[in-house]
Amino acid sequence: MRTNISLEEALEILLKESNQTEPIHVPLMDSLGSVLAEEILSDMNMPPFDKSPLDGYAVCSEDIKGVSKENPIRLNVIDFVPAGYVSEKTISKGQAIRIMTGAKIPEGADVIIRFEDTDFTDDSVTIYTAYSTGSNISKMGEDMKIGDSVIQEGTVIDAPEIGILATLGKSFVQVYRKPRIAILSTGDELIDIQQPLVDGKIRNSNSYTVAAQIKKVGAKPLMLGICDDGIDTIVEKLKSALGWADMIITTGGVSVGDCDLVKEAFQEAGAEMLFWRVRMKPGTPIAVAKYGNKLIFGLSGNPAAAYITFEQFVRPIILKQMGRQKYKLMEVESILENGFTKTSSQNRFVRAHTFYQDGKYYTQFPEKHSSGVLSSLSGTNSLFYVPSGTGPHEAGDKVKVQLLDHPEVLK
Ligand SMILES: Nc1nc2c(c(=O)[nH]1)N[C@H]1C(S)=C(S)[C@@H](COP(=O)(O)OP(=O)(O)OC[C@H]3O[C@@H](n4cnc5c(N)ncnc54)[C@H](O)[C@@H]3O)O[C@H]1N2
Ligand code: MOO
Repeated sequence: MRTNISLEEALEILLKESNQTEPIHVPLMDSLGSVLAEEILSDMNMPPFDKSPLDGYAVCSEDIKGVSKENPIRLNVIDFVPAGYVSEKTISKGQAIRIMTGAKIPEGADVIIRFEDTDFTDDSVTIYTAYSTGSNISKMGEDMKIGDSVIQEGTVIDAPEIGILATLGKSFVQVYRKPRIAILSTGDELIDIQQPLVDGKIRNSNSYTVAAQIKKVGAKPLMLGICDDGIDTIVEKLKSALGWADMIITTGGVSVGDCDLVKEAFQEAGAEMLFWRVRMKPGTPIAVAKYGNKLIFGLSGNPAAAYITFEQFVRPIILKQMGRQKYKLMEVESILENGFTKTSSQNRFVRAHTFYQDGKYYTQFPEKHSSGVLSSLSGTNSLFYVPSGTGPHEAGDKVKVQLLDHPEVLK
């Protein structure tokens, strides 16, 4: 088993060992956030007919040639066509049809003139300006044409894609399946969150934090609850989860203590160890095994360590499994608002809050940093990576930070 490996090596092993899930058909609204597993070709023109982009009058450009304020023309209004209806009349010389936005252009008309540029009564309209043929007409197929490739395979489905698919009448769409991820928190000290505290025990927060992280990435978490430090219990839980889960995440029991039996349990359940311990703080004792094509992550029990190792290693793997082509965290150059003066012999990820103001990113650190401290992760949205042997970093220094959230909404 490889041990004490670098961050890069760990990620390389994981990316090599992870497979994309299979394509499945899902109802349109369930596809939001998934990766499209098919190319979408338009089988229709959009709009499907020449339509009016304005409320006004459909006229023939020949009739209004040369008209002006001084020399207007009055046309007879022969029909009214709201959106969703089709006029059965054809416009002849001297005629107009009152038309609403979205309605099909009537036969014989080649210009639309908006209400504001006319004077009208119930049965006539006076026009004061000449327009060239085709003015104010949304042409059939101007948005999408039959045969156009409108969404590429590999696109992440967002609101606009949902709208395009709806336009094309696709109530089901083929996407890469969201992985099902089992979460098991190990430790004799753990109790369920509904339980009152008793001496020596703490509530299991990790299952919830990790489940939330999985949900944010877009996969499906399933909490297996808590499990004592007995190897048989852990193995039993792992074996049953391997039957249905695409990935298992455990927390706790991966260090060197007498009760740290998770690595042994992975192997006992039939999995092969890929590595144990990565040269980073927090989260050093991360252990990863594979069972067939399924990965089993053993994250540290320390809440902040579990959170940060998830972001570094689990998140990119889930994204890759879901068909994403971009799965690295975005890095930006940022100015430190307060210093981080600790020098470290280890590579270190420091939790931080980063915001964007007047064209620059700024980063602030909370007071508490220990890997056992969860509370100061609240309000953080970024990680400052401090390679071993570097620092101290003073206020005003320009550094690189990883953004954990959408960069557009930082402050
Ligand atoms: N002699 C050594 N001791 C330790 C070392 C070492 O190198 N030598 N490494 C330390 C480091 S670094 C870490 S990180 C921890 C990791 O230990 P484990 O992954 O085995 O985690 P546990 O000991 O089970 O738990 C650590 C800590 O977190 C609490 N915890 C556990 N599970 C949960 C949960 N589901 N929700 C909330 N909190 C949880 C647990 O009670 C412990 O306080 O090992 C160091 N020791
Ligand atoms: O590697 Mo541990 O998470 O620092 O305490």
